[in-house]
Amino acid sequence: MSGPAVALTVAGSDSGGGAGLQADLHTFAAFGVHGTTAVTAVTVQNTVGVTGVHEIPPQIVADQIGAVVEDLRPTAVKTGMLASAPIIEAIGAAFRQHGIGRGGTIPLVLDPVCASMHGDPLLEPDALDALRGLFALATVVTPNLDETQLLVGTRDQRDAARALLALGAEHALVKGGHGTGPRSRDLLTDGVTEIWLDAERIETGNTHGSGDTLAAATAARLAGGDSLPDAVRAAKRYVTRAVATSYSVGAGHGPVGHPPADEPVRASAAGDEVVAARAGATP
Ligand SMILES: Nc1ncnc2c1ncn2[C@@H]1O[C@H](COP(=O)(O)OP(=O)(O)O)[C@@H](O)[C@H]1O
Ligand SMILES: Cc1ncc(COP(=O)(O)OP(=O)(O)O)c(N)n1
Repeated sequence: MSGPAVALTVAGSDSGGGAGLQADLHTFAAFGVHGTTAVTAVTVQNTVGVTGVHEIPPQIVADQIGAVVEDLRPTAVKTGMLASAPIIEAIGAAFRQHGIGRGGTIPLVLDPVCASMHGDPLLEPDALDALRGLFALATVVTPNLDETQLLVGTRDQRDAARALLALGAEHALVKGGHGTGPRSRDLLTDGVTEIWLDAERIETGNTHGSGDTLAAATAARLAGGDSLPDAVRAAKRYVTRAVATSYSVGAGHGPVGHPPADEPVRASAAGDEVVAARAGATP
């Protein structure tokens, strides 16, 4: 089989086009990866904030995942806004059924989105336990410090990573990027090895979609067969360029840019070969 690698994002729609599945699709395209979607919620959103959320029925979310996996055979999956506990439970069941995440053959990048950069909620408050329950499937979980505070009760990057791994994630990528220091330092660890991903902090208010872009770029590289640390390193280089090419649009926080990736995914790394190699089978 030839053609581009395929990745799936399970995420909400941002009508303003800066974050959510729109940012994920821009990112997949920048890496030369064919992007597919399972929509969890439609948000009424612009650069100023979120004024409405319409959730998709849980079974329809699960059916989108099944339809994509059975036909297009993604070789990596990313999650973003998951909205509610019933939706998360339906997604967990679909992931187990289709071999997505730990114990399966398709790696899972889990971005535990809880709120927008303006503080508007993107996850129902009673869904935190369900979200924590999904971590046991994650190849990597990618919270920012507001999310670690909510999910594991600390803003310390090392302590948070330890707690996330204890919940079952294979790797934790704890982002430190929202602070005010001169560097943007994220911690990637599997509990044995620590990798600090360090980049200059770019002075801009236009960082809408940065978290989605980092997670989607990781999924794009995984879809092409990268190891998890290599995928995260490439994604960090990409998101730094994305922030550097951010722009103003609308009255509020503008989006990051999505320039063509310096390290695109090779077309020949698609589908069957990647799955077979991960499963230890002869393609
Ligand atoms: N101003 C910035 N300059 C450089 N990198 C940034 C900047 N803001 C965020 N990042 C990086 O973007 C990625 C996403 O981080 P963050 O914005 O904290 O995620 P989220 O959108 O989930 O809150 C991280 O790697 C972070 O270090
Ligand atoms: C629909 C939707 N999904 C996710 C987000 C959050 O995007 P993210 O890149 O994690 O963070 P901010 O850009 O909000 O800092 C969203 N706003 N909408």
